[in-house]
Amino acid sequence: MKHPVVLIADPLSPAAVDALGEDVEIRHVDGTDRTALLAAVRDADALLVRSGTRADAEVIDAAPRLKVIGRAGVGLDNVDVAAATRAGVLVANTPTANIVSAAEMTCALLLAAARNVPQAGHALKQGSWERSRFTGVELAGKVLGIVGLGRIGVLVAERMTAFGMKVIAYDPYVVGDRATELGIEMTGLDDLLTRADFVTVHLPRTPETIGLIGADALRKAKPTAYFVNVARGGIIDEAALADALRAGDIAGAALDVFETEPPSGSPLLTLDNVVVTPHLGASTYEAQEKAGTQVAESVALALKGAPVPNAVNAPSPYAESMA
Ligand SMILES: NC(=O)c1ccc[n+]([C@@H]2O[C@H](COP(=O)([O-])OP(=O)(O)OC[C@H]3O[C@@H](n4cnc5c(N)ncnc54)[C@H](O)[C@@H]3O)[C@@H](O)[C@H]2O)c1
Ligand SMILES: O=C(O)CC[C@@H](O)C(=O)O
Repeated sequence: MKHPVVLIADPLSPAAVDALGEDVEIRHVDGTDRTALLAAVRDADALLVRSGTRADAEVIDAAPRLKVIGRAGVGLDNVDVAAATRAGVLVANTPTANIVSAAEMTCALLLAAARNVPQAGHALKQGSWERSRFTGVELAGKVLGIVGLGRIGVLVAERMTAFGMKVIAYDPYVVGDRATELGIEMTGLDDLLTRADFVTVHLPRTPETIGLIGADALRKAKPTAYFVNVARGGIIDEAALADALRAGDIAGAALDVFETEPPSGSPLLTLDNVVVTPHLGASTYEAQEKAGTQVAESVALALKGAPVPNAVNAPSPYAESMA
Protein backbone atom coordinates (compact mmCIF):
# COMPACT_ATOMS: atom_id res chain seq x y z
CA MET A 1 0.00 0.00 0.00
CA LYS A 2 1.24 3.51 -0.85
CA HIS A 3 2.05 5.55 2.25
CA PRO A 4 0.78 9.13 2.58
CA VAL A 5 3.35 11.71 1.50
CA VAL A 6 4.49 14.16 4.21
CA LEU A 7 6.29 17.14 2.69
CA ILE A 8 8.70 18.92 5.07
CA ALA A 9 9.30 22.44 3.76
CA ASP A 10 11.37 24.04 6.56
CA PRO A 11 14.23 22.62 8.65
CA LEU A 12 12.68 20.56 11.47
CA SER A 13 14.21 18.70 14.39
CA PRO A 14 15.07 15.04 13.67
CA ALA A 15 12.56 14.30 16.45
CA ALA A 16 9.80 15.33 14.03
CA VAL A 17 10.86 12.70 11.52
CA ASP A 18 11.01 10.05 14.27
CA ALA A 19 7.55 11.01 15.56
CA LEU A 20 6.01 10.73 12.08
CA GLY A 21 6.65 6.98 12.23
CA GLU A 22 7.15 4.52 9.41
CA ASP A 23 3.72 4.64 7.82
CA VAL A 24 4.46 7.79 5.86
CA GLU A 25 6.73 8.70 2.97
CA ILE A 26 8.78 11.75 3.98
CA ARG A 27 9.90 14.19 1.30
CA HIS A 28 11.81 17.44 1.70
CA VAL A 29 11.62 20.69 -0.23
CA ASP A 30 13.01 24.19 0.35
CA GLY A 31 9.76 26.02 1.07
CA THR A 32 11.34 29.37 0.22
CA ASP A 33 11.82 28.13 -3.37
CA ARG A 34 8.31 28.86 -4.58
CA THR A 35 8.55 26.90 -7.83
CA ALA A 36 9.91 23.82 -6.08
CA LEU A 37 7.27 24.11 -3.35
CA LEU A 38 4.36 24.37 -5.79
CA ALA A 39 5.64 21.33 -7.68
CA ALA A 40 6.35 19.23 -4.59
CA VAL A 41 3.06 19.95 -2.84
CA ARG A 42 1.10 18.44 -5.74
CA ASP A 43 1.57 14.90 -4.31
CA ALA A 44 1.55 15.84 -0.63
CA ASP A 45 -1.00 14.53 1.87
CA ALA A 46 0.58 16.65 4.61
CA LEU A 47 2.71 19.77 4.62
CA LEU A 48 5.00 20.61 7.54
CA VAL A 49 6.32 24.17 7.92
CA ARG A 50 7.96 26.56 10.38
CA SER A 51 7.88 30.30 9.69
CA GLY A 52 9.95 30.30 6.49
CA THR A 53 7.38 28.79 4.12
CA ARG A 54 4.24 30.63 2.99
CA ALA A 55 1.43 28.10 2.93
CA ASP A 56 -1.01 30.42 1.18
CA ALA A 57 -4.05 29.83 -1.05
CA GLU A 58 -1.88 29.22 -4.13
CA VAL A 59 0.01 26.44 -2.35
CA ILE A 60 -3.20 24.93 -0.98
CA ASP A 61 -4.85 25.06 -4.44
CA ALA A 62 -1.80 23.32 -5.93
CA ALA A 63 -2.18 20.43 -3.47
CA PRO A 64 -5.28 18.39 -4.37
CA ARG A 65 -4.40 15.55 -1.93
CA LEU A 66 -3.58 17.80 1.02
CA LYS A 67 -5.32 16.87 4.31
CA VAL A 68 -3.26 18.69 6.91
CA ILE A 69 -0.79 21.55 7.33
CA GLY A 70 1.35 21.30 10.46
CA ARG A 71 2.98 24.50 11.74
CA ALA A 72 5.90 23.75 14.07
CA GLY A 73 5.57 26.88 16.21
CA VAL A 74 3.03 29.49 17.28
CA GLY A 75 2.50 32.15 14.58
CA LEU A 76 0.03 31.38 11.80
CA ASP A 77 0.65 34.50 9.74
CA ASN A 78 2.39 32.34 7.09
CA VAL A 79 -0.52 29.89 6.79
CA ASP A 80 -3.80 30.88 5.14
CA VAL A 81 -6.04 29.17 7.66
CA ALA A 82 -9.22 30.43 5.95
CA ALA A 83 -8.16 29.05 2.55
CA ALA A 84 -7.15 25.75 4.17
CA THR A 85 -10.48 25.51 5.95
CA ARG A 86 -12.38 26.17 2.70
CA ALA A 87 -10.36 23.40 1.06
CA GLY A 88 -11.08 20.99 3.93
CA VAL A 89 -7.44 21.04 5.05
CA LEU A 90 -6.82 20.85 8.78
CA VAL A 91 -4.22 23.23 10.24
CA ALA A 92 -2.48 22.50 13.55
CA ASN A 93 0.24 24.48 15.32
CA THR A 94 2.19 23.91 18.56
CA PRO A 95 1.06 26.81 20.76
CA THR A 96 3.30 26.10 23.74
CA ALA A 97 6.36 24.30 22.32
CA ASN A 98 8.61 27.32 21.91
CA ILE A 99 7.17 29.91 24.31
CA VAL A 100 9.91 29.53 26.94
CA SER A 101 12.57 29.94 24.26
CA ALA A 102 10.81 33.00 22.83
CA ALA A 103 10.49 34.53 26.31
CA GLU A 104 14.15 33.83 27.11
CA MET A 105 15.15 35.42 23.79
CA THR A 106 13.13 38.51 24.69
CA CYS A 107 14.94 38.78 28.03
CA ALA A 108 18.27 38.27 26.26
CA LEU A 109 17.50 41.09 23.81
CA LEU A 110 16.31 43.40 26.60
CA LEU A 111 19.59 42.89 28.43
CA ALA A 112 21.66 43.09 25.26
CA ALA A 113 20.07 46.42 24.31
CA ALA A 114 20.32 47.86 27.83
CA ARG A 115 24.04 47.02 28.08
CA ASN A 116 25.11 47.38 24.42
CA VAL A 117 26.39 43.80 24.51
CA PRO A 118 26.63 43.11 20.75
CA GLN A 119 28.01 46.57 19.91
CA ALA A 120 30.68 46.43 22.64
CA GLY A 121 31.64 42.87 21.73
CA HIS A 122 31.94 43.79 18.07
CA ALA A 123 34.10 46.85 18.87
CA LEU A 124 36.38 44.78 21.12
CA LYS A 125 36.86 42.15 18.41
CA GLN A 126 37.86 44.99 16.08
CA GLY A 127 40.59 45.86 18.62
CA SER A 128 38.84 48.75 20.37
CA TRP A 129 38.60 48.79 24.20
CA GLU A 130 35.91 51.47 24.73
CA ARG A 131 34.38 51.28 28.18
CA SER A 132 32.65 54.65 28.51
CA ARG A 133 31.15 54.57 25.02
CA PHE A 134 29.18 51.46 25.97
CA THR A 135 27.84 52.60 29.35
CA GLY A 136 24.39 51.07 29.71
CA VAL A 137 21.30 51.32 31.88
CA GLU A 138 20.09 49.12 34.76
CA LEU A 139 16.81 47.23 34.47
CA ALA A 140 16.09 47.18 38.21
CA GLY A 141 13.48 49.76 39.15
CA LYS A 142 12.57 50.41 35.50
CA VAL A 143 9.11 50.01 33.99
CA LEU A 144 8.60 47.19 31.48
CA GLY A 145 5.55 47.67 29.24
CA ILE A 146 4.24 44.43 27.74
CA VAL A 147 1.90 44.79 24.77
CA GLY A 148 0.04 41.47 24.48
CA LEU A 149 -0.11 39.57 27.75
CA GLY A 150 -0.56 36.06 26.37
CA ARG A 151 1.60 33.01 26.92
CA ILE A 152 4.95 34.60 26.04
CA GLY A 153 4.11 37.98 27.54
CA VAL A 154 3.39 36.34 30.91
CA LEU A 155 6.66 34.36 30.83
CA VAL A 156 8.58 37.56 30.08
CA ALA A 157 6.78 39.34 32.93
CA GLU A 158 7.70 36.59 35.40
CA ARG A 159 11.35 36.63 34.35
CA MET A 160 11.82 40.41 34.25
CA THR A 161 10.04 40.84 37.61
CA ALA A 162 12.94 38.80 39.03
CA PHE A 163 15.25 41.53 37.66
CA GLY A 164 13.37 44.09 39.77
CA MET A 165 11.36 45.61 36.92
CA LYS A 166 7.86 46.99 37.48
CA VAL A 167 5.65 45.34 34.85
CA ILE A 168 2.67 47.06 33.25
CA ALA A 169 0.71 45.55 30.35
CA TYR A 170 -1.83 46.34 27.65
CA ASP A 171 -4.08 43.58 26.34
CA PRO A 172 -7.77 44.27 25.77
CA TYR A 173 -8.53 40.54 25.61
CA VAL A 174 -7.08 39.53 28.97
CA VAL A 175 -9.80 38.59 31.42
CA GLY A 176 -9.71 37.45 35.03
CA ASP A 177 -7.19 38.02 37.78
CA ARG A 178 -4.10 36.45 36.22
CA ALA A 179 -2.33 39.79 35.83
CA THR A 180 -3.09 40.86 39.40
CA GLU A 181 -1.84 37.53 40.74
CA LEU A 182 1.45 38.16 38.93
CA GLY A 183 1.68 41.75 40.19
CA ILE A 184 1.19 43.17 36.69
CA GLU A 185 -0.71 46.43 36.32
CA MET A 186 -3.04 46.40 33.31
CA THR A 187 -3.33 49.74 31.57
CA GLY A 188 -4.16 51.44 28.27
CA LEU A 189 -1.71 51.53 25.37
CA ASP A 190 -1.09 55.28 25.59
CA ASP A 191 -0.40 55.13 29.32
CA LEU A 192 1.95 52.19 28.78
CA LEU A 193 3.85 54.03 26.06
CA THR A 194 4.34 57.16 28.13
CA ARG A 195 5.45 55.30 31.29
CA ALA A 196 7.54 52.40 30.01
CA ASP A 197 11.35 52.41 29.96
CA PHE A 198 11.23 49.21 27.89
CA VAL A 199 8.34 48.18 25.63
CA THR A 200 8.09 44.60 24.37
CA VAL A 201 5.38 43.35 22.01
CA HIS A 202 4.00 39.80 22.21
CA LEU A 203 1.11 39.88 19.76
CA PRO A 204 0.03 37.80 16.80
CA ARG A 205 0.37 39.53 13.44
CA THR A 206 -3.22 40.47 12.55
CA PRO A 207 -4.87 43.31 10.63
CA GLU A 208 -5.41 44.93 14.05
CA THR A 209 -1.81 44.62 15.24
CA ILE A 210 0.10 45.50 12.05
CA GLY A 211 1.55 48.98 12.68
CA LEU A 212 0.04 49.10 16.19
CA ILE A 213 3.30 50.72 17.27
CA GLY A 214 3.67 53.40 14.58
CA ALA A 215 4.88 56.99 14.44
CA ASP A 216 2.15 58.28 16.80
CA ALA A 217 2.87 55.60 19.39
CA LEU A 218 6.62 56.15 19.20
CA ARG A 219 6.14 59.90 19.71
CA LYS A 220 4.47 59.13 23.06
CA ALA A 221 7.47 57.14 24.31
CA LYS A 222 10.24 58.44 26.58
CA PRO A 223 13.42 59.50 24.75
CA THR A 224 15.19 56.95 26.97
CA ALA A 225 12.86 54.09 26.00
CA TYR A 226 13.87 50.85 24.27
CA PHE A 227 11.51 48.83 22.03
CA VAL A 228 11.80 45.06 21.67
CA ASN A 229 10.05 42.87 19.08
CA VAL A 230 10.31 39.09 19.30
CA ALA A 231 6.75 38.67 17.96
CA ARG A 232 6.33 39.58 14.29
CA GLY A 233 7.79 42.14 11.93
CA GLY A 234 5.46 45.03 11.18
CA ILE A 235 3.76 45.16 14.59
CA ILE A 236 6.28 47.93 15.24
CA ASP A 237 6.29 49.90 11.99
CA GLU A 238 9.90 49.67 10.76
CA ALA A 239 10.05 52.99 8.89
CA ALA A 240 8.60 54.85 11.88
CA LEU A 241 10.97 53.01 14.22
CA ALA A 242 14.01 53.92 12.10
CA ASP A 243 12.88 57.57 12.04
CA ALA A 244 12.39 57.63 15.83
CA LEU A 245 15.79 56.03 16.44
CA ARG A 246 17.57 58.44 14.08
CA ALA A 247 15.82 61.44 15.63
CA GLY A 248 16.69 60.34 19.19
CA ASP A 249 12.97 60.14 20.06
CA ILE A 250 13.73 56.76 21.66
CA ALA A 251 17.00 55.25 22.91
CA GLY A 252 17.20 51.92 21.16
CA ALA A 253 15.54 48.81 19.80
CA ALA A 254 16.09 45.07 19.74
CA LEU A 255 14.49 43.08 16.94
CA ASP A 256 14.29 39.36 16.25
CA VAL A 257 11.65 39.67 13.52
CA PHE A 258 11.20 41.88 10.47
CA GLU A 259 8.54 42.98 8.00
CA THR A 260 10.50 41.16 5.29
CA GLU A 261 12.77 38.29 6.25
CA PRO A 262 15.64 38.45 5.61
CA PRO A 263 15.47 42.25 6.00
CA SER A 264 17.97 43.01 3.25
CA GLY A 265 18.55 46.75 2.85
CA SER A 266 16.59 47.70 5.97
CA PRO A 267 17.88 50.98 7.46
CA LEU A 268 17.48 49.37 10.88
CA LEU A 269 20.49 47.17 10.15
CA THR A 270 22.70 50.24 9.84
CA LEU A 271 21.80 51.92 13.15
CA ASP A 272 24.18 51.57 16.11
CA ASN A 273 21.38 51.60 18.67
CA VAL A 274 19.59 48.57 17.19
CA VAL A 275 20.32 45.01 18.28
CA VAL A 276 19.22 42.39 15.76
CA THR A 277 18.91 38.61 15.50
CA PRO A 278 17.66 36.59 12.51
CA HIS A 279 14.31 35.29 13.88
CA LEU A 280 15.94 33.07 16.49
CA GLY A 281 13.23 33.24 19.17
CA ALA A 282 12.26 29.61 18.72
CA SER A 283 15.68 28.38 17.70
CA THR A 284 16.74 26.23 20.62
CA TYR A 285 17.22 22.47 20.57
CA GLU A 286 14.57 22.12 23.27
CA ALA A 287 11.91 24.22 21.50
CA GLN A 288 12.55 22.61 18.13
CA GLU A 289 12.37 19.11 19.58
CA LYS A 290 9.05 19.90 21.27
CA ALA A 291 7.61 21.71 18.24
CA GLY A 292 8.78 19.00 15.84
CA THR A 293 7.42 16.15 17.94
CA GLN A 294 4.10 17.82 18.66
CA VAL A 295 3.44 18.86 15.09
CA ALA A 296 4.42 15.41 13.78
CA GLU A 297 2.02 13.77 16.24
CA SER A 298 -0.78 16.07 15.07
CA VAL A 299 -0.05 15.30 11.42
CA ALA A 300 0.03 11.54 12.07
CA LEU A 301 -3.36 11.78 13.82
CA ALA A 302 -4.86 13.89 11.02
CA LEU A 303 -3.69 11.43 8.38
CA LYS A 304 -5.52 8.68 10.31
CA GLY A 305 -8.66 10.84 10.49
CA ALA A 306 -8.36 11.05 14.30
CA PRO A 307 -9.15 14.20 16.31
CA VAL A 308 -6.17 16.57 16.47
CA PRO A 309 -5.31 18.69 19.50
CA ASN A 310 -4.27 22.22 18.56
CA ALA A 311 -6.29 22.31 15.33
CA VAL A 312 -6.83 25.99 14.60
CA ASN A 313 -9.43 25.96 11.85
CA ALA A 314 -12.16 27.32 14.13
CA PRO A 315 -12.66 31.07 13.64
CA SER A 316 -10.59 33.11 16.10
CA PRO A 317 -11.16 36.73 17.16
CA TYR A 318 -7.53 37.47 16.33
CA ALA A 319 -6.88 35.06 13.47
CA GLU A 320 -3.49 35.90 12.04
CA SER A 321 -3.32 37.76 8.78
CA MET A 322 -1.56 36.78 5.59
CA ALA A 323 -0.89 40.48 4.95
N1 LIG B 1 10.42 35.25 17.41
C1 LIG B 1 9.97 34.01 17.48
O1 LIG B 1 10.66 33.07 17.11
C2 LIG B 1 8.60 33.71 18.02
C3 LIG B 1 8.39 32.52 18.73
C4 LIG B 1 7.10 32.27 19.19
C5 LIG B 1 6.06 33.16 18.96
N2 LIG B 1 6.32 34.29 18.26
C6 LIG B 1 5.24 35.27 18.01
O2 LIG B 1 4.75 35.69 19.28
C7 LIG B 1 3.35 35.86 19.17
C8 LIG B 1 2.73 35.76 20.55
O3 LIG B 1 2.83 34.43 21.01
P1 LIG B 1 2.03 33.95 22.30
O4 LIG B 1 2.31 32.50 22.43
O5 LIG B 1 2.27 34.82 23.46
O6 LIG B 1 0.53 34.15 21.79
P2 LIG B 1 -0.79 34.27 22.68
O7 LIG B 1 -1.92 34.05 21.75
O8 LIG B 1 -0.67 33.42 23.90
O9 LIG B 1 -0.77 35.79 23.16
C9 LIG B 1 -1.05 36.85 22.32
C10 LIG B 1 -1.74 37.91 23.14
O10 LIG B 1 -1.94 39.05 22.31
C11 LIG B 1 -3.20 39.60 22.69
N3 LIG B 1 -3.68 40.46 21.62
C12 LIG B 1 -4.21 40.13 20.43
N4 LIG B 1 -4.52 41.23 19.72
C13 LIG B 1 -4.17 42.29 20.50
C14 LIG B 1 -4.23 43.69 20.32
N5 LIG B 1 -4.71 44.24 19.20
N6 LIG B 1 -3.76 44.49 21.32
C15 LIG B 1 -3.25 43.96 22.44
N7 LIG B 1 -3.18 42.62 22.68
C16 LIG B 1 -3.64 41.81 21.71
C17 LIG B 1 -4.09 38.42 22.95
O11 LIG B 1 -5.17 38.78 23.79
C18 LIG B 1 -3.13 37.48 23.64
O12 LIG B 1 -3.19 37.61 25.06
C19 LIG B 1 2.92 34.76 18.19
O13 LIG B 1 1.70 35.09 17.53
C20 LIG B 1 4.07 34.69 17.22
O14 LIG B 1 3.79 35.50 16.10
C21 LIG B 1 7.56 34.60 17.78
O1 LIG C 1 11.20 28.60 14.31
C1 LIG C 1 10.52 29.31 13.60
O2 LIG C 1 10.24 29.05 12.45
C2 LIG C 1 9.93 30.58 14.22
C3 LIG C 1 8.65 30.27 14.85
C4 LIG C 1 8.08 31.39 15.65
O3 LIG C 1 8.17 32.62 15.04
C5 LIG C 1 6.66 31.06 15.99
O4 LIG C 1 5.76 31.82 15.68
O5 LIG C 1 6.47 30.01 16.61
